Amino acid sequence: MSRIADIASSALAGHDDAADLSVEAVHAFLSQLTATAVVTQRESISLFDALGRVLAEDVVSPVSVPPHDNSAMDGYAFDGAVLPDNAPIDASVTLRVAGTALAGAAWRGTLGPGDAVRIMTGAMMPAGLDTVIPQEFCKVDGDRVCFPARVLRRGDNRRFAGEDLMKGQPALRKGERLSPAALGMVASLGLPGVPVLRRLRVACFSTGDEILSLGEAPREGAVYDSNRYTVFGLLARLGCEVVDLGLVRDDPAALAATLQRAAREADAIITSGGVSAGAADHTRDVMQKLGDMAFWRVAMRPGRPLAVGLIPREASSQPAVLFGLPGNPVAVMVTFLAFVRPALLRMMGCHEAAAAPSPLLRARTTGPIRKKPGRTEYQRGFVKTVPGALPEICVAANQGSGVLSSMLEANGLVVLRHDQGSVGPGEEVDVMMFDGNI
Ligand SMILES: Nc1nc2c(c(=O)[nH]1)N[C@H]1C(S)=C(S)[C@@H](COP(=O)(O)OP(=O)(O)OC[C@H]3O[C@@H](n4cnc5c(N)ncnc54)[C@H](O)[C@@H]3O)O[C@H]1N2
Ligand code: MOO
Repeated sequence: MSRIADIASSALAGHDDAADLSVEAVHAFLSQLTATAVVTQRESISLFDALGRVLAEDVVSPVSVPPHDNSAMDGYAFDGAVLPDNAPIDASVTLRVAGTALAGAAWRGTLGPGDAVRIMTGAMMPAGLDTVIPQEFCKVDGDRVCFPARVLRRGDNRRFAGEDLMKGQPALRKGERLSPAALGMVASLGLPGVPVLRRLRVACFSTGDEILSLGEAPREGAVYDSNRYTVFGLLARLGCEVVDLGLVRDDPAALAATLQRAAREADAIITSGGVSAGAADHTRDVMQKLGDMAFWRVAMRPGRPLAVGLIPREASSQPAVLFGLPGNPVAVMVTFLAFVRPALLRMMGCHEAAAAPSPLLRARTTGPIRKKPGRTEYQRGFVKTVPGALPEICVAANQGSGVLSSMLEANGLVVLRHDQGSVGPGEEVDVMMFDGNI
């Protein structure tokens, strides 16, 4: 049995061949398909180059962060035992100031009983002192500091050694996609670089005789190739290395040569157009001839036709994963977000949580939304914050799958579930926010 047929028999078990595949079934299929297609080669890189890269191994902390107990405030450190229990509202505490502790070095003065030390934020807590009164509460008179007894409790404003991270603890997990916070965390451990998996290489090309390359003169019946640029942007946002193979005519030899080159040079291939059963399309035939393919109709809108498969590559037991996206420009973006993005994140080596889509936002519709039960719909809309209430979403009037301008005006997609029907004004819906993914 072919690998695709094998995965289909388990992931799509019980699916009626005559019906469109559900979005959930496609997800189940793709998670099995990509589980064995994860990049393994690694490299060590500087933190400055590591944003968005995927960690190849756990980062275990060689130090505690912070390395010592320290003050969270500019103020006066003292032993909290001097704070009276059940002090009257106007009670105050007066202490002698024995010296000043600056950040960056331990204070080595001598403390008498009940003495305080002037201390700066981040400075090591002097031994025996466990509480800091911020300076704005204090009156200072010579070497005495006086403050109200009831404004703090013992232990306040002291940060513990290892409070952020203990020495020997894993700071970051293998498969983490490095965010700005993760870069800061690695830096706080004193590590100048990290081991990461190599970038995923993704080849893309557009197909179709009616598609014009940029720079070509306009021609009757033809449109400019926008999909390659959209896909390039989506892949660049993911941190993939993009292998651009241009625009390919609807010619079997040219399509075959480009597909084989793509498989040689990349881990994954993204094409757009030619995957529905259109009469003049050779794309499907060539994909089928060269690879182990599935051609589906997915119960979703936009993005009904979808091809997925494996294209063998010389000198490698790991074939390239092919995503044949529908030609309509919005269908390309929606199928990329719904299926390709999570699949590529897994191939990049992300752990489950890092590959999972962001949680959906709940928003209230500003008007009615028409929807047919029996397919998942992704409708473009603009989400607006409403003070003291759920955010509002207004969906674009033209949801045509070729209407890229409404994608530009939107900041998210209303996700209308398979079984649900139309939605009334003021009802709650789920929204997939673009959040910088688009
Ligand atoms: N009888 C049926 N017809 C169609 C079905 C169906 O299920 N049954 N599905 C429709 C849907 S949904 C879509 S989407 C399209 C997808 O067809 P293809 O993937 O074969 O795409 P094409 O026919 O090649 O192109 C569709 C559309 O997109 C434009 N396009 C294509 N490539 C680009 C590009 N690189 N840049 C900009 N625009 C592009 C192309 O001009 C067409 O307008 O099939 C429906 N038909
Ligand atoms: O994929 Mo098509 O774009 O649903 O129209």
